[in-house]
Amino acid sequence: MTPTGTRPVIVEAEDVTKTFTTPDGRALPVLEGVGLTLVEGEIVALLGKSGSGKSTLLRCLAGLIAPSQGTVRYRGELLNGANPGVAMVFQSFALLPWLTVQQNVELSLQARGVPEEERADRALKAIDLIGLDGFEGAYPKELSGGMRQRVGFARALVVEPDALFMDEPFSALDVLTAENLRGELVGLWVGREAPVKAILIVTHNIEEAVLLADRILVLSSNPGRIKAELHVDLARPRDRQTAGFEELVDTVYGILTGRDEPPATPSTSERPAPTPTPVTAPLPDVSVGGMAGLLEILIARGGEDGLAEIADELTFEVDDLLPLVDAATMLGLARTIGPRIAVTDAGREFTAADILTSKQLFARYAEENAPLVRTIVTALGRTDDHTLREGFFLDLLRRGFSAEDARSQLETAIDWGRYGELYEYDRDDGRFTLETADGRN
Ligand SMILES: Nc1ncnc2c1ncn2[C@@H]1O[C@H](COP(=O)(O)OP(=O)(O)OP(=O)(O)O)[C@@H](O)[C@H]1O
Repeated sequence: MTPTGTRPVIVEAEDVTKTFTTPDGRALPVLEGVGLTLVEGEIVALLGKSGSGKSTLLRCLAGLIAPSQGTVRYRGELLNGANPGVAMVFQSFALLPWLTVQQNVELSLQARGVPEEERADRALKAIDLIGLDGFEGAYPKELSGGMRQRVGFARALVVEPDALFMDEPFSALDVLTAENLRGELVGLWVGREAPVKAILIVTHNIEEAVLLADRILVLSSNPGRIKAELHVDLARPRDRQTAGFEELVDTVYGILTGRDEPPATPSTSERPAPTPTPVTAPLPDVSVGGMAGLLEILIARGGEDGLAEIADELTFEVDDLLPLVDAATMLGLARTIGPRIAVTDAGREFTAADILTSKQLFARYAEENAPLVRTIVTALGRTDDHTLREGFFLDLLRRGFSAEDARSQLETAIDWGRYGELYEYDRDDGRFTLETADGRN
């Protein structure tokens, strides 16, 4: 994805593919054919669902890991190791607890070979810029989360990098602190006080992307490809309550969930949608109760409403609702129409039913529409005693997920399958057993 105009290019990725090897030697494709250009004067947001490969792409661009295929260039030069023009801010702050604020900030300069006599001066300036004046001698444990992340920013900015890379920098902070810090960052950027020429931020938060970025690149999942590019022309500082802002959030939401046409041509050829499998259509990490709650809220609102409106009223962000919406639509209990969501007839029937009927309905929808649940039911039906160890499913899942994500997929399938009384799961010996109530056994 390339921006329009002729501003100097800082970082350029071409056809980047990254495949990890899992501990048991399997290939895990995470990125495929990603092209991206970061030019001077812009803030770019990389947006995608959890596991879509955003952090992996950022780390490839920062030179922290090498792509399996494709190239990354900094100012035209092929990267061969850490990108010299980039400084990073991490979600976890990544401060050294035994060093003071100033020492933590100076460490970046030391790592870049800045002479000792220059370090203190530059560190103090960066600390001042980021609003930590007076805390130079404090240790990280004495600081709040917001202040620790300010140290994270100071440590990145002190080296005056060409590009500032941020990986979910606000997601470990409480809502208010995060909003303050975002505002201050925008202030520094607009006032040209931040000594950087471009910013790349990884986020799964749509509103954060619209609030900060000039361009939003939306990554698809499994594997991650850039599926859309949006230019954000709203004046800064941006107001979440304006119609323009909400409209853009809605548009991005539609693209992220794959139900709106992207406004830009994807950088790589999109393939026709294959039949969903447990790997290509992962189960959203939500409970049956959560889904039922969303349907009830929708029905109370006349059966259909805008995602942004529902989120607003519940004082959630749209992103918080995404997994619930994904799950309800996967099962056919709701459908999305652009940025709106509507209950389907199946969803109404499920919500109105008594507990026994709702379990039976859920079982049917899950078996028909949730690939992993279907796989488990089918596999259990193929064995003589209708039982299987969890290892069988975990092994299958690990062809497409990390060990942690495979476990989380299985846990969701356990929850859904149990609710629908499709199968039982014995945690003591990790064994699935097909339920007999419906005559399967
Ligand atoms: N070093 C690694 N070895 C094996 N698998 C990895 C490695 N790093 C990441 N992965 C896997 O690659 C996939 C993408 O991970 P990545 O962290 O890039 O996604 P993300 O979009 O940033 O997700 P999130 O928003 O949850 O942080 C995940 O399945 C993750 O488990």
